[in-house]
Parts: sequence; C-alpha cells; structure tokens
Amino acid sequence: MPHLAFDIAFCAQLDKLQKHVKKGVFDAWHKFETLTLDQLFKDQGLKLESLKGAKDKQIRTIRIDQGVRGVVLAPETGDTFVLLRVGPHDEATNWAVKQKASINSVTRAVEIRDIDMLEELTPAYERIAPAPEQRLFAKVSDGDMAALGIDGTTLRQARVLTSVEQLEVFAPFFPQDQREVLEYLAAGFTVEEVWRDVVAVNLAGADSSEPVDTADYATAIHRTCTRFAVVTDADELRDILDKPFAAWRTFLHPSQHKVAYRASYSGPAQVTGGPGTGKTVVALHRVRHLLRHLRDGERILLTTYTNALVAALRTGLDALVEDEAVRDRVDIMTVDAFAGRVLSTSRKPTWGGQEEDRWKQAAQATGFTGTAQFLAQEYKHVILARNLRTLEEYEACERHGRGSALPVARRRVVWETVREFTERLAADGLRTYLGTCAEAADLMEAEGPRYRHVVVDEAQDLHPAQWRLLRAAVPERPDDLFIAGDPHQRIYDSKVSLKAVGIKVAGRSTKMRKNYRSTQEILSWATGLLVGRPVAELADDSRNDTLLGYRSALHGNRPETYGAADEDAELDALVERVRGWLDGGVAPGEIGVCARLNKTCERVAERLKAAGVPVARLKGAATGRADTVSVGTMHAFKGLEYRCVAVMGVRDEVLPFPKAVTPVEVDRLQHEADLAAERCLVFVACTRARDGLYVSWWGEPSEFLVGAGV
Ligand SMILES: Nc1ncnc2c1ncn2[C@@H]1O[C@H](COP(=O)(O)OP(=O)(O)OP(=O)(O)O)[C@@H](O)[C@H]1O
Repeated sequence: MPHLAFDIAFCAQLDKLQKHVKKGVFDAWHKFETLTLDQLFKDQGLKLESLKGAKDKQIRTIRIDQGVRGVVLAPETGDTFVLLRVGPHDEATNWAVKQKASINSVTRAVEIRDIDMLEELTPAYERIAPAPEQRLFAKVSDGDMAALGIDGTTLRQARVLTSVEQLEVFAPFFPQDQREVLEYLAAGFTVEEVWRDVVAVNLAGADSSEPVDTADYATAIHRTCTRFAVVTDADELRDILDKPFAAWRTFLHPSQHKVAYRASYSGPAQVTGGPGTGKTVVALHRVRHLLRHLRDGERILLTTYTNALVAALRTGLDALVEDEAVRDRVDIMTVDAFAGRVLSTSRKPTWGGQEEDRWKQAAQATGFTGTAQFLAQEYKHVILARNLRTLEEYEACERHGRGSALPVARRRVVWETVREFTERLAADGLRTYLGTCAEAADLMEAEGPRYRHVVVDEAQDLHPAQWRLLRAAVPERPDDLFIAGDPHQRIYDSKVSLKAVGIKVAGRSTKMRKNYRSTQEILSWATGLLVGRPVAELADDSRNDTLLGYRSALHGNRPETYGAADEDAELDALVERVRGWLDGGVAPGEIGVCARLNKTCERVAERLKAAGVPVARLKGAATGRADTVSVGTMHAFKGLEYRCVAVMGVRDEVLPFPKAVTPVEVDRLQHEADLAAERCLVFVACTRARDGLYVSWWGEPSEFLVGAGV
C-alpha cells in the first residue's frame, strides 16, 4: 500500500500554513493511504503530475488546495512518496523543476539538492576563485571528503568556495547532510570529529561497510529517518499538523534522540549548547523516557528558573505525555518554589529594595561601615555559596572569585551583620529566596531525598544553595540528575560550575550545535554580541565554552537595527515595525517586544495599545496569548521564543544598566561578571527570534552592539 512520508523541511513550514492548506495536506495523505498506486496516478483531484523541464522526473507535484501544490518525491521504486514542501502553485512548480534526488553512498539516506541553482552558481564563483590552495577546503583531501559522504557533484562545487560567506550562499541548495558536513569542516572541526558528530549520527546504526544500491529508493526512504517521517496513523498526522510541537516529537534529531533516550546514565548527565539548540526539548524527552521506567511510588522533579519557563515546560510535557496519570508523577516548579514547599513556611519572600533597606538597618545595628551591596553579595557569593556555618569557617575561608579585599579582622563584624539581617528577617516573618533554598537543603539532607530523578532546565543561572537543594532531593544513583543549560545565557550573577557543587558530569556531557529556532542571519548577528568574550563552562569554570560550529539550517532576512533621535521616535518606529509584521501575516501572539527596564515595557505597551495593537504584559507565569503581542523585560523572555522579536531601548545609558553593575571600586571581579551578565541579556533577548529580529535605541547605542556591527 502506498504511503506519503513527510520531509522535515515541510514540518518547518507548518506554523505558516493556513488551516485549509493543512486540511488539503491531510486529504492528500489520506488518498495515499487508501488508494492503489495505479489509482493514485490516475486520481484527478490529486493530479500527481510530472513536470515539464524537470531536472529529475522523480520530483512531481500534487494538488493540495485551490492554487496550492505540494512537491513530492515520487520514487521509481517502492511505494512510499515524500512530501518535500508546500506552496503557491507557481512557486512550488518553479522550485520542483530545479530539484534532484539522489542516494548518498555513505549515509544511505535520500538527498535533495537544487541542482539548477548549484550549476548556475558554480561557474560564476569558479571564475573569481583564487588558486586552489587558498580555497576554503584546501586542507581536506578528496578521500576524506568522500568518506564523509561528499559526493562528486558537491565536491566540485565545494572546491570552488573560498570563504564561509560563500558557503552560506551555496548552503540552502546543497543536500542537507552534505551541507552539514561542509559547515562543520568550515567551522574548524577535524575529519574525525565530523564523522563522529555528523555522519555517524545520520547513519543511525546502519552498517557503513555494507554495499549501497544507490537506485533503491524504497529502502533509502525508510533509512532517511533523520529527515523523513513515515506517518501511517491519522491521529498522529492530525497532531503533527495541529501542534508544531508534535512535529519535532517525530523529528527529534538523532543527536538529540541519543541523549534523551539513552537507556541509562551512570550518574548526572548534562546537555549544553547555544540558544535554540533544543536543550529544553531534549530535557522534556528525557522526562518522558524516565517516566516509562519509573517504579511504583517514585516521582520526578522537573525544575527551572522562572515561572514563565515552568508554564512552558508544563505545556511541553502535556503535548509529549498524553496520559494525565503518568504526567502527574512529575512535579514541575521553579527551584525557589520547590524550596518554599520543602520548608512549608508561612514567611513571605522579600524583594530587592526591601532587602537593601534591611541590610542597611543590620549594618547600623552592628556598626558595619561598608555598603548594603557589599553585604548582600558577601552573603550570597561567599556565605551561602560556600555553605559557611560558623564565624571560624568564615574567617578561615578563601574568598575565591571576590574582587574586594576583606581582612580577616573585619570578618567578625560582617558575620554579625549577616546574623543580624537573617534574625530580623525571621522575626518579621520574612525570608530571602536563597536563604530559603539553603534552609530547605539542610532539611532535605536531614530527611532524605524525595525524588527518583531531577531534571533541570536553564541550569546556568542556579546558585550553589539551589544546587545543594537539588542534589539532596535525589539519591546518588544512575540517572539521578539530568541538566540542560547554556553558559552563554547566564543573566543572573551566579557563576557556579557543576564541579564546584560536587556534580560530576565528565563522560556524560553532550553539546548541541545545531540551532532549530532562529535563522542563520539572526544567529550570526547575535553571536557577534559575544565575540571575543570568554565564557566559563557549565561543568567546570576553569575551562571556557565556545559557540564553535553553532549554526542554523534556516535562512531569512538580516536583523534590522534602528537608532532614533528620541524615545518618542523610537516608539513610533516600533509601532510601524509591529504593524508591518501584522500586515505581513504574522499573528499577534507570534510577536514579542522586550526591553531592559519595566518602565520601557510600560511605555511600549501603552503606545502599541494606543495604536490599536492588542498587547499583553509578560509577567510571572503568564506566557502570552495567541491574540496579543507579548511585551516583557529581557529577563522575562528567558527561555521563550517568538517568530518576530523587537528588542527596544538598547541604548548606552540603559545597557549595561548602571544599577545592575557593581562599581569597580566595590568589587573588580563582580563588576566584570555583572557586565558580562548584562551583555548576555541582550544576546538572550535577540536569540528569542525565529524569523524576524529588530533592535532599536534612542540617542547613543549600547556599547554591546559594537560587536554586531552597529
Ligand atoms: N529536532 C528538531 N527539529 C525541529 N525543531 C526542533 C528540534 N528540536 C528543537 N526544535 C525546536 O527548536 C526550538 C528551540 O528549542 P528549545 O527551546 O528546546 O531550545 P533551547 O536550546 O532550550 O533554547 P534556549 O537555550 O534558547 O532557551 C523550539 O521551537 C523547538 O520546538
């Protein structure tokens, strides 16, 4: 019986397809599932047409809806067809005639390339290319290229290229797997690394020494499991069409699958990678895997940093694990909420300004003459971070990572001030978030663990006291902790390494490099914000992490930047930008506008509302609605994503925000760390965008934008 499989490129279009087009896709699929091959070719509604002037007669089109066609691979052997993409009649036909299918003799997978475009580009670039030894892949031999699956056609084209920029021009037209190999090589990876990280995962367990029949499409289509999904169940297809989340459930990349569904890790495991590399997705799949093996009475804690992310994780898990009773075995909450629950205290958490006043009062009581800021940081980064319990321990400790001198003789008064501060808080029925975590960790260490597994997302911002709590929440056993995070997205000042908190992930750590969220244009621009700034690893802060090889297969417009004369003009331009997106068919819920400060967000929301744009403020657990544009601070945007993002007020007086940066004379190292966190904040904000990024300011632009070429 024939089948219609789906290419991952079609799934990437899903968000943008209208309802009636999705219905057309479903109806077409249904015909493939119910008709014979002969009937399919004769079906007048489907019109499985061959195309005049096609580079490959296996590439045909089918009718999806009025004026809309699907491009399919209709192989000469076998009865599984593949829907490659859907589009308006002329656009789809023009694309279809230029494509050519082939079977890769190394990966054994089917590949599609825009042969027409490649044949047109190659001679033009050849004419301007310098001597062969100065070209991009001069150091990689033909033999190595062939071993990595680069076929003769791609090799000729790749040999012409002289720079990464030129590779980017060719990239959308190359076969997907070969393109990935070339991008890794261009990023400086060795042939062995590319084999291990790219080719071997695409082989997905197939024996590479077996001979390959490069005409056997029936077998190759089923082997192309990294990009083609064969769907035979109507409900499964409805899910994919209705919920894009379900699409990647089917298409989890083998490198993600390997991490998420590994039977067991002998201890804590870690997944890192730049923004949008699917860390959250992998963490959710890990929870799904762990749920399948959970014994009676055992539970899982899925935790993260902010309430908005908790809401996003909950939605994600709902889509992934259908059985409510099974889902109920997972507690999803922030680490702070977990600490509050462990203590079951009625004391209320304090907020920033209140804490500052209380530090001042405590200092007055003990006669300490330093600043409230110094005390707050000493409490957080030394006393709580090191879990110091006595004055003697405090006097003996080395204040690693602190950039301010504190003679031992002065420590007694600091210690007494901290005690004064905590005792007064307790007496007034108050608590700090981190103090709560430390108390909860003590209690948990005494009472024993409550969970069989703990899965942590956005791990880069957790404080040692929070790690101590999570460590105590789960017994030291295989699969105890699964940790997802990205040190490039540290936006709070907790620079802690897992090694320092006794969580060893060596040998159980995986790095993701492929971004599935943003276009390459957005990624390159945003990555420019961090260039040349070393970022410590999550596992071990004596080593630096890099974004080497971090890339996206998606392409689109370059980010737009706009410098206005004053705030009014900046807001006017924003309204125009948002209107442009809405008029271009972007739904309000697919647009996010963020700024460093709450007051800027207020003005943005007011101005958009006045212009008739529906707006919702993103606060706490509210993650936005489909019919409103979301407006929130950069901190609130952490972990979220939108099709189009406007980042407002990126001006010199606000980024870095002076109040968030410790003066260099108070603490030199903290000053550096605060600046880095402010810079990362802009990086995080910009990398929330999938298709469209707009960055604006008034007056002078922020110094952070220099790296992005502003
Ligand atoms: N294999 C895949 N194929 C297609 N899309 C994917 C795949 N994996 C993840 N995605 C999509 O990519 C986007 C980013 O994924 P996710 O939020 O998990 O990334 P992340 O690494 O946690 O990002 P960040 O660190 O920026 O918060 C999501 O829209 C997700 O659905």
